[in-house]
Amino acid sequence: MEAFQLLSRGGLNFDKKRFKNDVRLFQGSASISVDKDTQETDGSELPAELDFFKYAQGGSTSKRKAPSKETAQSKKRKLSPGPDEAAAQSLVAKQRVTAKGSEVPQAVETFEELGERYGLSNQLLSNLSKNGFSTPTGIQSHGVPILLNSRDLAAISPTGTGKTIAYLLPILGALKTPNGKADGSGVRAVIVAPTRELAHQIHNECLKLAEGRKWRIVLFSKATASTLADKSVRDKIDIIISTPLRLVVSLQAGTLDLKNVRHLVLDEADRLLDAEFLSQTQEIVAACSRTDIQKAVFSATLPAGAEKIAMEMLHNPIRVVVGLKDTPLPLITQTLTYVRDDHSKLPSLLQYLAQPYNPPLLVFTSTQPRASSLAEELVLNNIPNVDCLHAGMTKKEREDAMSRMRKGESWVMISTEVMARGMDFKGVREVINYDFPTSVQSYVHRIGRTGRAGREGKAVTYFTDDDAPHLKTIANVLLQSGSTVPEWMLKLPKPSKMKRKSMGKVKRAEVVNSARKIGRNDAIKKRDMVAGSKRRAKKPAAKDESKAD
Ligand SMILES: Nc1ncnc2c1ncn2[C@@H]1O[C@H](COP(=O)(O)OP(=O)(O)OP(=O)(O)O)[C@@H](O)[C@H]1O
Repeated sequence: MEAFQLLSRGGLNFDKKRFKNDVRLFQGSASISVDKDTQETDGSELPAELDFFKYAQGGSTSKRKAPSKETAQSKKRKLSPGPDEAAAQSLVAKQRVTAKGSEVPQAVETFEELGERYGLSNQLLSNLSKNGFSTPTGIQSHGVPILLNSRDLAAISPTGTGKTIAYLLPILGALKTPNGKADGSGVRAVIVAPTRELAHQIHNECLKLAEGRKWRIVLFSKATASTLADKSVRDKIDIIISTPLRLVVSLQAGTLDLKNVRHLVLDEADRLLDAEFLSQTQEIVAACSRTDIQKAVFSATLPAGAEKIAMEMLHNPIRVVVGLKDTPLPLITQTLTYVRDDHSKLPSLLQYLAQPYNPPLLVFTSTQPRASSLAEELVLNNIPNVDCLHAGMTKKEREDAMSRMRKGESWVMISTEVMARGMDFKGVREVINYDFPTSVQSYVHRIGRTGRAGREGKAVTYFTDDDAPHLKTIANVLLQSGSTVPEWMLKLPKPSKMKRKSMGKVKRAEVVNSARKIGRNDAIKKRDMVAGSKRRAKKPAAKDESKAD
């Protein structure tokens, strides 16, 4: 990690001349899969599908030059849909939706219908259109009316299909006026997400949707938690967005109460209801003690066990499933690539990165040390703009890495499960599972970082001999979502229930290049010897000092 930090601090500097082909690639002009007619840029602009700058807090697209004249190309663009329009069409295209429950409210076709039927304010509707949301996606069409009818909801919709707006919109619609003017006092809505990064992203989305109204929307952190310890401040808060632990710490310290909460959303619900988070989630649910509280759970995946817990938590819920449960969108082209063993993965990845690829690229490893080690190896192999993000890094390091990713400064982001869920970087076109995922759910969420908002994506998963027993499970996911799978993979035996639990959990070295370990061990030995002899040399001097005292 040290070498990596040293080389990449503040984003890696690289020689733009030397990597001019890569620069062109990043700017869209050398991309092999993009229609040239729709990709013309003036060099200062990023192509629309890479334009995730606007999602950075405080970021804005307005500073970038607007094309002054209507060119032949831009005229042509109006005739045939460009990549963004095509993506939007594909995002809102009719998907199979099943809604089960009693008295299911009718879905809406347009956002305007929400205004007519539920009195959703013009301000909210105009904020939707300002953010480019002109037509509701499947989960928005069905989920928003359900929530606006004060019903509990279990929503399962594929990655990148707009679940965030599906719960934020009805919450803001139902809250109507900012706290203080409304009845009662205290926090009125809580949104829980499993990672800090995701909570931050939801907060940003919420601020954009709430623009123009003085709702108090708080991203719960150590600092905001201490401000909110003051009840008079807390009483004015409308919405809190938080990770579970942060809420639990404040609840246990008695510096937060959730007795006035009317809307509770669990985003990435199956993660929040798994063994690691369950007790914290239950504590939060129990603290939201209003009898008329509305609860909703959202995820792209909801395995049977988690669904059972969720359904027991909800009151007379409606269950909405968009597409096929636990299945990625067909927009993502998926492949399974054989690499003989763990040591063969690095050369395979380096070879992959030597070909033209679509940055930014997300690479998933199984552990924090492996993520750091892989990032370090790529930097040492002169791969430009490598970044790393995992939960073992400090808050500042994580924030910096996120910011570089959002600004488009990271071309290759190495990460762990921490980035697998919910993170929305529209520009991510390729995902590589360097280490095999630990479950179907992990696979679906990881590859779901691409193919978002109706765009196309590509996912490559490396498998070794050790992963072979689990290959059929993932091959079935590929098949179900329309990717091609070699015949022999489908003929593999089905793993037993016991075996399935061990998916992706093979023992792997902490460093991805064990040759490096040899040199590193020698260096550590040498460093310890030098430190030891320095200590010994210092000892008599220290004694002398104490005598002088
Ligand atoms: N109605 C809409 N029209 C166009 N774009 C939309 C619409 N709703 C949401 N989006 C965009 O789609 C992208 C994905 O949305 P979001 O992050 O909410 O997906 P998600 O379903 O929560 O995915 P995940 O399961 O990975 O968390 C975002 O960039 C969002 O701005």
